[in-house]
Amino acid sequence: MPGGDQELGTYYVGVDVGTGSVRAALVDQRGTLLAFADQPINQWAPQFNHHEQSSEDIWAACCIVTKKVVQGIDLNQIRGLGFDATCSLVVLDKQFRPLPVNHEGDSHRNIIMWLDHRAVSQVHRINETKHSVLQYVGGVMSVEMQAPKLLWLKENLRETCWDKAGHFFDLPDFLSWKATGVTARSLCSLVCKWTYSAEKGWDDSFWKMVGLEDLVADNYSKIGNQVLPPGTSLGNGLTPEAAKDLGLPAGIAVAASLIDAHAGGLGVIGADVRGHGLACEGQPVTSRLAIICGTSSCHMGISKNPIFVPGVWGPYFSAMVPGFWLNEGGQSVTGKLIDHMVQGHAAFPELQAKATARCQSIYAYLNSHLDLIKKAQPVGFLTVDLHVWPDFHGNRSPLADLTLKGMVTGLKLSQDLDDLAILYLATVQAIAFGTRLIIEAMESAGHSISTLFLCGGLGKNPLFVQMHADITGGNGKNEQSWESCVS
Ligand SMILES: Nc1ncnc2c1ncn2[C@@H]1O[C@H](COP(=O)(O)OP(=O)(O)O)[C@@H](O)[C@H]1O
Ligand SMILES: O=C(CO)[C@H](O)[C@H](O)COP(=O)(O)O
Repeated sequence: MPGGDQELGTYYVGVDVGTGSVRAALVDQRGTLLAFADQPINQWAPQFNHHEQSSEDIWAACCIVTKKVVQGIDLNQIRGLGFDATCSLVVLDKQFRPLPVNHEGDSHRNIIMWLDHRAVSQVHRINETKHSVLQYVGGVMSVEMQAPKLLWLKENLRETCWDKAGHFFDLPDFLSWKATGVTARSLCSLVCKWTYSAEKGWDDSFWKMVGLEDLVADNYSKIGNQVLPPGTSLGNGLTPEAAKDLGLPAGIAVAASLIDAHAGGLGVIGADVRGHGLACEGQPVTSRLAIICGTSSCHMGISKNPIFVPGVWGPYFSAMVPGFWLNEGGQSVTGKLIDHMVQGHAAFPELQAKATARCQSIYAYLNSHLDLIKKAQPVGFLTVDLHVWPDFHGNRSPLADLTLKGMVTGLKLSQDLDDLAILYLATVQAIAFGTRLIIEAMESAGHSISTLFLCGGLGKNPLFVQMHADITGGNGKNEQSWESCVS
């Protein structure tokens, strides 16, 4: 519950929609966290590489967590509300009702999630055009972006979805519309996922060349023709209907939103580091790399001038920090990969039972188990003959190859808890080596990075943070996990 100088203060509510859950935070005017709540959200995978969610389910979760964090405070002291969310594609009809994005015709499932890889053929054809907008996504468009998904809907669900669609939103923009009734899109979403240029706007020739010329109609009304910088106050603020849903006063300011990784990046990249002995102290903010590590990891580096890094998304102007260019490296599955490896192992039930008996998370238990079995050696040496290639869901950066698959070498016949712990360690190390490859690609292209700032669910894992420090060349002092970030 909030405390301290609450009578004097004002409050702000931030809602963060990740892949697996929705989180709300109540903060005061200094940004101090006063209350926090989270709520899981549903995902459907009706077939391989298809991942769907429901905008109604997500909105309901936003309402639950928001009501929880404002319990017991004077609602009249709340000054503003902001959303961030994954860059998933929400589809609504002309009356703003959900439309199905699946062959089953289930309109409850009206979101194609960011990690959905159904549009493989579509993204190949888009990349074959070699259109100039592709220069601003690392040279190769990802199957996780919106244009290939839109083309998939047009080619596969013409009657049930495409022809009826009135509005295609990035999830962060859907949430700000739901709260305010304003259909303006955030510059963050449109630049990073939809090929919009902060300087030149939409490029008609791209949409025409890829077979989505219908979206150019009515001045791009279906995908956004009013574009605002993140943080801009929207319309007349919170509508009475949304206010009732969320348990907040009508009319409070609602900000144009951000993609979740960008909110996390913005939250940590400008941190005050004085007194921590970090290499970036007194150096420009461009020497920092924010890594937002949840289901996926996103590597956010900024620069004064555009830097073109092959296989790394961007450069995106003003999409995260106003006035700066952003490069966004990424690994499509990191937390999800660790969970997959651990939960799929034969010794997982034993791990769960032992962790529960000690009231620990499975990861805290595994970390202490590794400490136990490493004996006098550094923990990293436990994997001298076990190696993982982490691209189980393709490689987002820097290889930009969605066809890559995962690999494990050095397997033995035993399947006990020691094996599980070592496989977990090798997976974490493989992810950290992936980060190192991304940093090397960014540095070869002109970035100069001295300090990593980690946040997100994996930031709670000291082994994950330490392996990133060791493997990217730090000494464990120059990297720090900033858990205050809500992403
Ligand atoms: N206490 C913890 N210790 C270690 N890892 C954790 C812990 N809690 C969550 N994680 C990891 O973080 C990941 C989820 O991070 P989160 O930021 O919540 O994801 P998202 O924003 O994508 O929903 C999980 O996949 C899990 O691997
Ligand atoms: O593509 C992304 C940002 O550009 C993110 O990977 C995506 O939004 C999922 O984020 P998270 O792993 O935090 O759920």
